[in-house]
Amino acid sequence: MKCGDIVYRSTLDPSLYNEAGFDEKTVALLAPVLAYLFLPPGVLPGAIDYYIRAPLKRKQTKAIDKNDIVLGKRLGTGGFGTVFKGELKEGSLKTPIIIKKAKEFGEAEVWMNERMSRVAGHHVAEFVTAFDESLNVPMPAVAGKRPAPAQPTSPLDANSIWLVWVYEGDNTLSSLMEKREFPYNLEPLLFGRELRAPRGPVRELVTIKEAFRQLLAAVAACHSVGIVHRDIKPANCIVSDRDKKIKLIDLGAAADLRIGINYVPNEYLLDPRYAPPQQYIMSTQTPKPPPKPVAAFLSPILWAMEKPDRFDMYSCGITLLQMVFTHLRNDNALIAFNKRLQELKWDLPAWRREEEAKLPAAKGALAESLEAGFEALDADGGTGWDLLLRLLAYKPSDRPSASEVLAHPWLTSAPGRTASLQRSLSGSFEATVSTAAAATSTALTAAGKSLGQAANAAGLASMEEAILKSNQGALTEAQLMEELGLQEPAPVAPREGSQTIAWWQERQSELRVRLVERREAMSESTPSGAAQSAMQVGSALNNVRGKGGKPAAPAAAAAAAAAAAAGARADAKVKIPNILGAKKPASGGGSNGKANGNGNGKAAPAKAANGNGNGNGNGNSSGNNGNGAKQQLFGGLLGRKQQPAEEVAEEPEEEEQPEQETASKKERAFNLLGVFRR
Ligand SMILES: Nc1ncnc2c1ncn2[C@@H]1O[C@H](COP(=O)(O)OP(=O)(O)OP(=O)(O)O)[C@@H](O)[C@H]1O
Repeated sequence: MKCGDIVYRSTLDPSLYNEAGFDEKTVALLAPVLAYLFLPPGVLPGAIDYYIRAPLKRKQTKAIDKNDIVLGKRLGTGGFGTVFKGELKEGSLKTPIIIKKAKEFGEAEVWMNERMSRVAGHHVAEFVTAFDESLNVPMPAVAGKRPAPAQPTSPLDANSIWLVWVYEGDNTLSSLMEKREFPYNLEPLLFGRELRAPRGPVRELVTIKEAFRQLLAAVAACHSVGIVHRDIKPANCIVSDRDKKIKLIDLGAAADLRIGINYVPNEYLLDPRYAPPQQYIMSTQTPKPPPKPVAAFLSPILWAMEKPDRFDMYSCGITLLQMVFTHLRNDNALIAFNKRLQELKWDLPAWRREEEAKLPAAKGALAESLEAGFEALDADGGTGWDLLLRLLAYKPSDRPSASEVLAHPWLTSAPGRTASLQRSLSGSFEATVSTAAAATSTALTAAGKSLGQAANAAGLASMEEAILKSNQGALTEAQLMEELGLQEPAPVAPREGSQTIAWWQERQSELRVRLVERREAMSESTPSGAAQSAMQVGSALNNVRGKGGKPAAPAAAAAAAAAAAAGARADAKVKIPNILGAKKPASGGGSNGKANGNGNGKAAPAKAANGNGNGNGNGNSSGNNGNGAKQQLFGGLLGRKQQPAEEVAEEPEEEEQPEQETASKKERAFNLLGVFRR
């Protein structure tokens, strides 16, 4: 087009050459489509996150395995794994971390953490990475020292996944609520210092509201990307020392409803103390998720109709109740409250009437807790009570969403306008003991009362603290079930094993390649270490081949060889979590195809590079055939440096080719999103 053309065209009516932008009809057509794509849980943002942000972020993730970690104190053993404190070693730098060796739900928890780590605002504990227990690429030798031996794998942990987070601090909302100074003990953690105001209900409300607001902000962040946490409770709210805010932890039970990860319609995973009456996040009639792209496209409809996020809102309501009523911080009292509420058909005003009727006769700590709690909720024009009523509504659709709660007057108003609030919300911690006792068994009542009296008389505060400790936070799942009259664990519907596995295997293959590269780089940067590492090659070859290996000269191959040996020692078995139905991925091919792609892409070009890719993928994930997998793994990893690998790498490659082809075709046919297979 020449200059004259432009002058000429610019004199025309825009409608004649259609350069006036979109016409009205197009806008009218496109606007609703666009709006739909942005409706919660966000189809379009989800696609951008999945296809662009996730791969970019994964590339930035540290490639580590257990050789980079020093395990420390065990913090606890939950139903799904064991949690440790520890350190991440990076040269001389040591970062405090938390490690969970997850036996169940590990993959799902990784998925949820990775997704949430891409949401702005740091609303969950900072996730570092995750890897299979079997991933074991030893560190190269350090100058003057012998090479570090590969970490042994305990048979008990053989199938676990290590999840690693940055250590956020010692306190959870639950551990703070157990203390008599609550909510004052939250002040330095949230505000960086103690508040300069006289102690009393107004000051306490400031902190309680702020804590609740932060919890709601975190819940809103999960919901904004289609994740329902399903285990919101004070014990899963870590108070971050680093960021001075409340963050969520323990996403193992969360469901990603954008595409249906970790969601089975008639399955419930819940802590009955905090779960809503329906127990499920959506109607059990909801069909199983369709193929992923369809599920993703339909997710706004499902979200709007079923309101799955309201499951978490009920749990937030119970958490608020515990923050306000001292006596309900006790497990037994909370269970008694839940039972009574059930008997009252979740009529919270009826519960209040009952409790208020008891007040004239009630004494001591229980009375204090009830009076202070109701007063706090009635302050600010009764907005607190209104909010609690809404959160604990029986029907999910009657509960507000997290963002609606954030805009609720109780959270937006200045706290404690009612000056008549005189009593302290924290009250006396005796309430916990005596009320819990009254609420449960006679024996416990007697014990609680006598202990309470003894404490009153003798001022044995430390003794009460001990009782409190034994009563709180220590309730095991078994006790809980006994309390609730359940004989067996809540039924968990079998899942389709391949759902998360393909994604996990692909992730593992990629991680293994990057880890070997990192170890190589480390050994190259320490020349004497490289020499010593090279010594490992012979034994690594022996381990893998079961015969005398060639001496391996290239130092950089040492780490890879060690990795091969380690990988082979792990028998290259596929990890199939029980919770996912222990169903092997059909032919193991889905992941093979993917692993090849990754491996090839990352490895050195040339023949041996194929071996590399295959080796990684199969060795790590197929588990079809122990020996074959070992050979591929060996061939694959060593193939990176070509010399020792070629003869070994090529054989299995030819054998596996047709299966891999079929598998990757299958993968493509089954999985339009490219990762998940149903
Ligand atoms: N990032 C973190 N920083 C500091 N402490 C943490 C972190 N993550 C977890 N913890 C601590 O570890 C404990 C257990 O974590 P988590 O709840 O995730 O494990 P779990 O196996 O699901 O335990 P449970 O079954 O008791 O819920 C938490 O209560 C908390 O004290």
